Amino acid sequence: MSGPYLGCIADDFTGATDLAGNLVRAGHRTTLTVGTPAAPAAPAAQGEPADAVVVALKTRTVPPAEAVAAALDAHRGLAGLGCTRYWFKYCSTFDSTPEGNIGPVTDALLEATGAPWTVACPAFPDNGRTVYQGHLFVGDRLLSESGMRHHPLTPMTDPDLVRVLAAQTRHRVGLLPHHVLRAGDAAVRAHLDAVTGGGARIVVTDVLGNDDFPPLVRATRRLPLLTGGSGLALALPPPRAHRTGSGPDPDGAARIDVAHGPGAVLAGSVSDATLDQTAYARRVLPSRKLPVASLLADPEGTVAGALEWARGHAGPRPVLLYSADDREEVRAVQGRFGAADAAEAVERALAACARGLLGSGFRRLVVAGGETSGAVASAVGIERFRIGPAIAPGVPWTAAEYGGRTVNLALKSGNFGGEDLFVTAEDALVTGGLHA
Ligand SMILES: Nc1ncnc2c1ncn2[C@@H]1O[C@H](COP(=O)(O)OP(=O)(O)O)[C@@H](O)[C@H]1O
Ligand SMILES: O=C(O)[C@@H](O)C(=O)COP(=O)(O)O
Repeated sequence: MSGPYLGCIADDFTGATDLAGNLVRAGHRTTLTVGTPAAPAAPAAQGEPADAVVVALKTRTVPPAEAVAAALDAHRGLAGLGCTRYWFKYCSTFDSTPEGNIGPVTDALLEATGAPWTVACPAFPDNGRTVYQGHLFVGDRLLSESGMRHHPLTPMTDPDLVRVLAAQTRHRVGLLPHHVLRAGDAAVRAHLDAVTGGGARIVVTDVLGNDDFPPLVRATRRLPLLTGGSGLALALPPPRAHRTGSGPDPDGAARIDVAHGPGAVLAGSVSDATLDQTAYARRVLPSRKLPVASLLADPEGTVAGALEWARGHAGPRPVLLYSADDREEVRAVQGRFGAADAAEAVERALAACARGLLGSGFRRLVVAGGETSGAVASAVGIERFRIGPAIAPGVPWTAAEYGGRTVNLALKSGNFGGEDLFVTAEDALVTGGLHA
């Protein structure tokens, strides 16, 4: 059995499912593991050997030294599985603190992989993330004017990625501007040679649409390390396409078992999209709020009450547990209790809710938020996910084993998905999964 060729290191769990989902869409047989994988190579869907392994870490907001150590550990594990190419996956909105961790982890992986240079390509046009002249846009707004400026842990207030990254890395940062990217492979090559010859080891890449990815894939095909969001994966051909000349097989790669039983939505993200989705779902689904003040005063009691309520409302529609109604409330809570303590209380509570729900027969969970998803997945102890059909761009359903049974989880990035996502998520599973 041949091993995987592509080893991916994702700095959060929603990002890991996002990347794995796009790799699957491009025809890669992909396995998602939590933390550093152990040999032998994990099988992907249908027991086939994986082309790609995605390792989910929870390192986006930890101190840089910790993020670097975890990424290097994952790299060693992936190298042990036989990977020959690597991908550091971070957020399409470049979520990071002024200290990092995108720069320090990229620096460390450049050394570990021996890559002469790499790209920084956060763009994900299917979700409205584009880069022009090195400036990141979310839809029609600059990053710094989008909801990301209010993020509770990684507020993004500078849209100039060359400047943001230069402050985090010890290497020079260059730019591949859009007019060069579209000027043909020779022009791209000449520009990259000039920029990297001048000392840049990380090149921020403009991307306005999915058509911009193929020239980028061609220009980077010899690099052992890529970094960025999941968009570029859509244009990355699977190794079998080289070996056999066959095209992508996204349907085959995306079939997972569907679990039957009640479902729940756990919303710990307070990003704009999630707040809209929560407001919409509250009008349709049974819902219950976990107020931060109660979680800090009586965490066990608040969680126990929510679980009892959820069991009492289990039915054909998922139940919704959520942590905030609107941004004003989050601001007030952070002012009163501190952002870090409030965040930790919510993460712990939703993780405990997930454990309690799965332990009492719930079989499908939609979890909103990257940090939240990391807390949930770690708490329930699931170590391996199979990737299934997508609910929305970047949000695949997954299947995993819990207590000897299949459960389905969708880890939704805070800002992904339409307003009705919590209400309609199960449709994608029912129509796109395998029914036992
Ligand atoms: N009401 C609230 N007040 C303060 N922080 C909150 C509240 N609700 C959730 N949080 C925290 O906000 C953070 C959101 O981050 P995350 O889960 O990564 O979402 P996103 O994917 O939108 O970035 C989490 O740490 C979560 O615990
Ligand atoms: O690239 C993206 O936008 C996502 O894959 C991602 O990383 C999401 O992070 P959260 O918004 O914190 O869920």
